[in-house]
Amino acid sequence: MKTTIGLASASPRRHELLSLLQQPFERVSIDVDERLLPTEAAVDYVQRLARTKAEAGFAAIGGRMPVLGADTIVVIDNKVLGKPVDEADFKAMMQLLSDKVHQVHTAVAIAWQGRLLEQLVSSRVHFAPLSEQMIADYWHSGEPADKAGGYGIQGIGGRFVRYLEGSYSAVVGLPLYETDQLLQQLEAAK
Ligand SMILES: Cc1cn([C@H]2C[C@H](O)[C@@H](COP(=O)(O)OP(=O)(O)OP(=O)(O)O)O2)c(=O)[nH]c1=O
Repeated sequence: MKTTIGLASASPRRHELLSLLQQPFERVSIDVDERLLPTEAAVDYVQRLARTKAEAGFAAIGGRMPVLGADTIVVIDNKVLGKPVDEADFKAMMQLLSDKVHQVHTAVAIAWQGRLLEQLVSSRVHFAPLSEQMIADYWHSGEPADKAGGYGIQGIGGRFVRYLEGSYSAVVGLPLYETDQLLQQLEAAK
């Protein structure tokens, strides 16, 4: 029988993706500071957040079971795009992404008894040219608000993606192959 793990995530996408791995899990509530540190590189930032979420979750449940945390960021021209705070912020993001290639980094970490199992998955997403009308319509769909970079490849935002180099599930929020590998390492280590 597989070990039940904690999932330190409020993201419905991460819940669905972890379910696809047929992994028994329980949701763990955490509250972490997600701010980028001055001079911190994007890949260091996303990995630190995944690790911090996993460790905070492990502490929150008193170390009863391993806890998985993940984080996704969108990066273009060395700028990290988080979730849009308002429509103006969203429009600025879409103008940056329009007709360009950006990176999506997703980090996964599992904390268990002082140990950490970690993986970073980086993908490149080629965006179509976006008109002002397309951007305005997309904002009013309600989809962009809780998504890093302001779009969801798995939803309406999928129509903006011309080409993906990398992992689709990682862009959505949890890389299935790499997470499965981490869970197998965890089972072997227990
Ligand atoms: C780029 C992209 C992001 N996203 C989502 C994945 C993440 O849920 C979100 C990035 O924000 P995160 O801060 O990684 O995660 P979250 O706040 O939603 O959830 P939690 O910290 O509780 O685990 O953006 C998509 O759903 N589709 C996409 O194509």
